[in-house]
Amino acid sequence: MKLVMAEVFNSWQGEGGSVEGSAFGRRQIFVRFAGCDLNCLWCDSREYIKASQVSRWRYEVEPFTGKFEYRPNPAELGDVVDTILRLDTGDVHSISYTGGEPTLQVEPLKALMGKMKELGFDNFLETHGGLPELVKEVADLTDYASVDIKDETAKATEDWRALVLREVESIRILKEAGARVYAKLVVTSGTKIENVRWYAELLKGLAPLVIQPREPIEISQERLMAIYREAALVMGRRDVGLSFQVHKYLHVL
Ligand SMILES: C[S@@+](CC[C@H](N)C(=O)[O-])C[C@H]1O[C@@H](n2cnc3c(N)ncnc32)[C@H](O)[C@@H]1O
Ligand SMILES: Nc1nc2[nH]cc(C(=O)O)c2c(=O)[nH]1
Ligand code: SF4
Ligand SMILES: [Mg+2]
Repeated sequence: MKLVMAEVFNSWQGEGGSVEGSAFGRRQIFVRFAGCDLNCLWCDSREYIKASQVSRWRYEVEPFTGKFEYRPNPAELGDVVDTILRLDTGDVHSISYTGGEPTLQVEPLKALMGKMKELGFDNFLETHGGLPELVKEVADLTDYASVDIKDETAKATEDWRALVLREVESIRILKEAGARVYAKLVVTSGTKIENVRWYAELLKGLAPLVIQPREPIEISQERLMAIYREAALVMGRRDVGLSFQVHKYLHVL
């Protein structure tokens, strides 16, 4: 089975803060899929959005060195499995499937997640959640999931409200399948409090929320705390936290 890969590397999970379901600070092998159907203004993985332009994928030669070698796309699933196993340092908490949008290549994603489970690893799915029918296909294989709620200011797609509702539906599906799930909202200085209230109402009683400032950070601390407070007032104080992209400050992958 073939898939369009972007990169495979070993690092620690730099996002997710301290809410339930987060794997922040856990060592993971990151499997980044090429291709995405959204177009977030601030996407830090822009070079991988158009799958057809990702002619080769890269993999770390030695774990946690940032030294890469390249292979042509599409990748062979067996090669990706071998690459993951070569990067296993024995202390890996879970395998992170990210992108791009991993659920777009649902058949190879499912096969890969199944294989990694068979080999004794936990699966951590990083998704925009906009395609609940695809999320459903891998829900039973997912141990942890970080599902983005795309703020209006991300300008990810035309019908932003419909996207948010689909993302919440994905969270519901993952929860019902028994996964540990949290929602991640990337915020900017333009994020509206009324929108935050709406996301919080949708998530209340369903999954905790982390609020992650867009990098590079431009939002003021005051604004960030106003967003936090609004979400916590709706969802309850236990179910809201902040998340920062710590890997970017530590200059690791
Ligand atoms: C590159 S995305 C890939 C997974 C999936 N497409 C998604 O958006 O959830 C991985 C994570 O990085 C976050 N992210 C990307 N660019 C960012 C930025 N400039 N600042 C903060 N978070 C960012 C996304 O919101 C998402 O949670
Ligand atoms: N260290 C590290 N943590 C991450 N958490 C989410 C990431 C992603 O791009 O999906 C990511 C990433 O690219 N690196
Ligand atoms: S959904 Fe994820 S990969 Fe796609 S553009 Fe947005 S942040 Fe980037
Ligand atoms: Mg990233």
